[in-house]
Order: sequence, then structure tokens, then C-alpha cells
Amino acid sequence: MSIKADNLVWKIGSKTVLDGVSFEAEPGKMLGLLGPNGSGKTSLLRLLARLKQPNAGTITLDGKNLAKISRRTVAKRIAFVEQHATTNANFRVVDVVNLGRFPHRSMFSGWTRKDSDAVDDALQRAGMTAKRNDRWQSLSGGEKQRAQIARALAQTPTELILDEPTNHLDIQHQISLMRLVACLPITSIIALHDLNHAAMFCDRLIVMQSGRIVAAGAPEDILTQDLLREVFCVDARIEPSPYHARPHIHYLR
Ligand SMILES: Nc1ncnc2c1ncn2[C@@H]1O[C@H](COP(=O)(O)OP(=O)(O)OP(=O)(O)O)[C@@H](O)[C@H]1O
Repeated sequence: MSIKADNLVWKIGSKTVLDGVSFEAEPGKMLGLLGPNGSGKTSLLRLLARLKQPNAGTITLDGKNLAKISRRTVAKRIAFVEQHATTNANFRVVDVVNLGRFPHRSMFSGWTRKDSDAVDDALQRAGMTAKRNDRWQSLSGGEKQRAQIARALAQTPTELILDEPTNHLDIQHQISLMRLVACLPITSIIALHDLNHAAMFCDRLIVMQSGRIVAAGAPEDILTQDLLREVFCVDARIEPSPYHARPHIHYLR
């Protein structure tokens, strides 16, 4: 069952940012969250990660109300990579990634082999092994982003929530991150602006506009020329890619 949202409403002051949002993330699948700037993607992800509480509606994790699950249990299960996640402290990369193990440790347990293995594996998957002892402030924007992804992977979550994780990455690392997340045997929810990457790697997509879900389903079912025109205000032609069979969008000049 994984994460389910039922009729979520979230307001800031008198402004309704999310308005009746309902969906279900299938276990083990990659769900892409699309929508123009300001459509509510980050707001929704912050509710799912329990950083904010909805004004109305419920989020359930395996059928249990998220608001009633202990913070520690949520932290063991859900990893969240925020869009502008950073730190001012000049930690080493490995110190940041080690933080991912925090929810799994008790007052009495020391650092274990399992913790070290999870950190090593996460650094390797994020392509950051060679930078493990580098100082945070010496990293490029993309390297910081990959270190945050390694921190989330070290958490060994069952649900991984990523807010535009590819926005600072070069094309090689964009593709390898999308491939990595698609191959993980966990539920992932990923906000993206690149519609072709979303179509290529995600199992299902949700499209948001002005705080509402306006389309949901498999990429080939929902990515249409009309949707791109109405929601994203672009003219495009869409055809199945001869290389990977998923929809490929050709934007018109
Ligand atoms: N703390 C806040 N105070 C006031 N308005 C906010 C706040 N957080 C979000 N909003 C508003 O809520 C709306 C949705 O914002 P959100 O960041 O969720 O959109 P988004 O789809 O993630 O956008 P982007 O693609 O630009 O990252 C926007 O109109 C934004 O201005």
C-alpha cells in the first residue's frame, strides 16, 4: 500500500496551496510528480515527509495515519531529499551521509558494521566514494546534491521522496540518478521538471496545476499534446521512442 493521500488540503494564510489532492503510491514503484512552477509539488512532498501537517485530509503509510506514527518510525521509513538541502557546517561528505543512519541507532547501540556498510553502499551508489573525505564547502552544487542523495540512501528507507533531485546535475549524473532510483526496490516519489526523463524512468506520473491533480496514470496514457499545452503552455509532439518505447516529447520551436 505504501503512501496514500486522501483529499489533502494545505493552506498558507488565506491561500489554498493544495486543494483536494488524492493519490496512491504503489509499493516498489517510481511515481513522478510533475507540474509548472508554483503548482504545489514541494508543498505536497513536505506533507508526505511529515514536515508539515495538512489542514484537512489524511496521509497513510501502509494504512496507518502518518500523523499518528512516531517520528522515529517515520524517520526509519521515509527519506526526503529537499530541493535546497544544504548545511552551513563544514562537515566531511561521509559525516553528512552518516547522519542517514541516525534513526536506526538507539542510545545503547554503537556504530555497527551494518551502519558502515549502508554508508559505503550509499556513497558508491551516488558516485561519491572518491569524495567521501572532502569538506562540504569544497563541493560543487551537483556534488552536494549527490551527497544528500547518499545520505537518504544510507537511511535505507522504504519510501524515498526526492524534490527535483537532478536540477544541479550534469547529464551523466541526471541519467544515472534516474536509473538508480528506478532500479531501487523501494517506493519513490520524485518531483521533476524534465518531462522526457519522467516519461523514460517513472512507472506512473501525477501532474499538478494550481494545487490540484489534473492527470494521473502511466506516462503513455497521460502525456498528451493537449496536456502539455494546457498545463505547461508549450507546443510539442509526442511519439514512442524507438530506443526505449516510452513517450518522447519533441518541443516545437
Ligand atoms: N511558505 C510559504 N509562504 C507563502 N507561500 C508559499 C509558501 N510555500 C509555498 N507557497 C506558495 O505555494 C505555491 C506552491 O508552491 P510549491 O513550492 O509547492 O510549488 P512547486 O510546484 O514545488 O514549484 P517549483 O516548481 O517552482 O519548485 C506557490 O504559489 C508558492 O508561492
